[in-house]
Amino acid sequence: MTSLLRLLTILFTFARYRLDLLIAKGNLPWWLRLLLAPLALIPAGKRSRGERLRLAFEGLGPIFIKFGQLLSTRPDLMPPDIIAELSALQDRVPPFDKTKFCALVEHSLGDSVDNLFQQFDREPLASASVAQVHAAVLHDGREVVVKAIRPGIEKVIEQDTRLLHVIAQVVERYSADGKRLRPVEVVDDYRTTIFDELDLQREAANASQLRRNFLHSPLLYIPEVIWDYTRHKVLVLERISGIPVTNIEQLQAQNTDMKKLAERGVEIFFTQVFEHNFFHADMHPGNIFVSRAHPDQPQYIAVDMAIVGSLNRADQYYLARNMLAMFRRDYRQVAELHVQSGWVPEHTRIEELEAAVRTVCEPIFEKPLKEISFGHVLLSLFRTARRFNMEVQPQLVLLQKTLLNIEGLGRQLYPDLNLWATAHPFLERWLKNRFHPKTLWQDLKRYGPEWMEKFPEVPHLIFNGLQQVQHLDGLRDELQRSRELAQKRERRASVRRRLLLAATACIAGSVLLVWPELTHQVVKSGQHIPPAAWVLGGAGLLLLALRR
Ligand SMILES: Nc1ncnc2c1ncn2[C@@H]1O[C@H](COP(=O)(O)OP(=O)(O)OP(=O)(O)O)[C@@H](O)[C@H]1O
Repeated sequence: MTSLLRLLTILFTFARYRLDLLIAKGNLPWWLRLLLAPLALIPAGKRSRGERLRLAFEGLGPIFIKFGQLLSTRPDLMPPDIIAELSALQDRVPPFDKTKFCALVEHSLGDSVDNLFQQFDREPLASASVAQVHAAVLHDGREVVVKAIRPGIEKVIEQDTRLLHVIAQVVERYSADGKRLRPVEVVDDYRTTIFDELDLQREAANASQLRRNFLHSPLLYIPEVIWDYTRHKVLVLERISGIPVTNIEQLQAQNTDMKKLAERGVEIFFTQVFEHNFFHADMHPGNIFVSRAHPDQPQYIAVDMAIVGSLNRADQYYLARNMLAMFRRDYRQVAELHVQSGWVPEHTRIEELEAAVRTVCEPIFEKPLKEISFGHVLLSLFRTARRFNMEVQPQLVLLQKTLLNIEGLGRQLYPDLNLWATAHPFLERWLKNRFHPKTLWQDLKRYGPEWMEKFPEVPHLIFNGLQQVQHLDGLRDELQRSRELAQKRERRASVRRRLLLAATACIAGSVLLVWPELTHQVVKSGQHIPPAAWVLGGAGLLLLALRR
């Protein structure tokens, strides 16, 4: 019943904001066109399509708002006017009842909030789509925030994402852009992400790892997790007090070095991706603050570590080399790297991929470096490679989206940001260090025990390997024999075809020579048959006999 009501609400919102105008009606079946026809009576007004979509998402509540936010980070799928509108979506969600919040915390932690904390603020500090945050003070005097998942949110997410899935299926089937936009994939991706966000213990573990990676770093600060107070639905974190990164006025008022701030964002990103291999993948401005200390050496503070990403070693390596090759405009190498890394199938024609990459990249690299969007370069590359059957892995898409966020943020802080100037030396250094004896020694130390563990198996593996090789040799011989046999058969069949052709020609010739005699009825005695006809006929019969 609630699902039906929800569906009706969605349909009503769809009609109210004339979202039907976003779909090309030519592709719709007649019955759907008939159903949508009465909507023409509702005036669309002067609002743009992006604004109407944004208002619809806002009207449908937090899950749709978050979905809209996700779409706003997919310039590979959405047109720029819609992206601009959806980027303005803010999850200004009314807080949930404070007694419910306390009950949830008490149920999870097994004691009353008054016993658990020296001080507990019953008014929420922030209220977002999935969780709510309250301030508190621990008994040892440390200031903390208590984050708890909205009660009953799983059911709402389940219901809304199921309906979103159905809508996505309709769009995929009937919209002209349906195949390109891959809405079902986007919705399923979103569903996984949002369910991951519901596990605060997972977020706490990510926060702990990131904090360890940046401990004592002047670039980024991650608040400490208070593990004794953390469960699946409740997370207690050290309270931070920075300036929201979106508050440019306040940052400027304290004379923050904006250029350095923007560059440090890029440095953090590359350090996370290449050195730590663990990156915060939800770097939207609402989750980023700037420390009030040392505005000349500004330090970021990040919260909300629910979504993180990491690449495998091979992808890290090929990504770094691809970026360097692209910026050198060495498209041949870009194409070769795509094949070597296995991102595109082995049989891909290098020249064709090279030409396709050149076609999309040349216009981008004609611009001055500070105007080039790194995220868009990667996006164009993945889009091109997709035409060559590249299966873009989710981790690479996550990385590209994070890069777009970092870039957008950086350019907001410092419009002249030249991302390549920070990224280039970083990548060169990283690649050089990768084969440095020190790194190899570290690898040896790290993987050495595993290799030693596997060492006793080596003779066995070699023996098995040799057996496989022998087996393969046998297979190869067999394959060769059957190939030769097939060739022999083909040759024989070809000879037989030719013999048949020649026999037919001989017999036909013989019949032609005999034909006038036949018409004069003198053949019976056989006296007037020309000798050539005998020869040809005989030869034809001989050839037919040889064919057998
Ligand atoms: N450690 C902290 N100290 C101070 N404020 C915090 C802290 N953690 C979170 N907040 C505040 O609470 C807000 C919401 O927190 P958070 O982003 O973790 O929640 P969320 O539900 O995952 O939100 P969303 O997913 O919509 O970004 C933050 O934007 C910030 O203002």
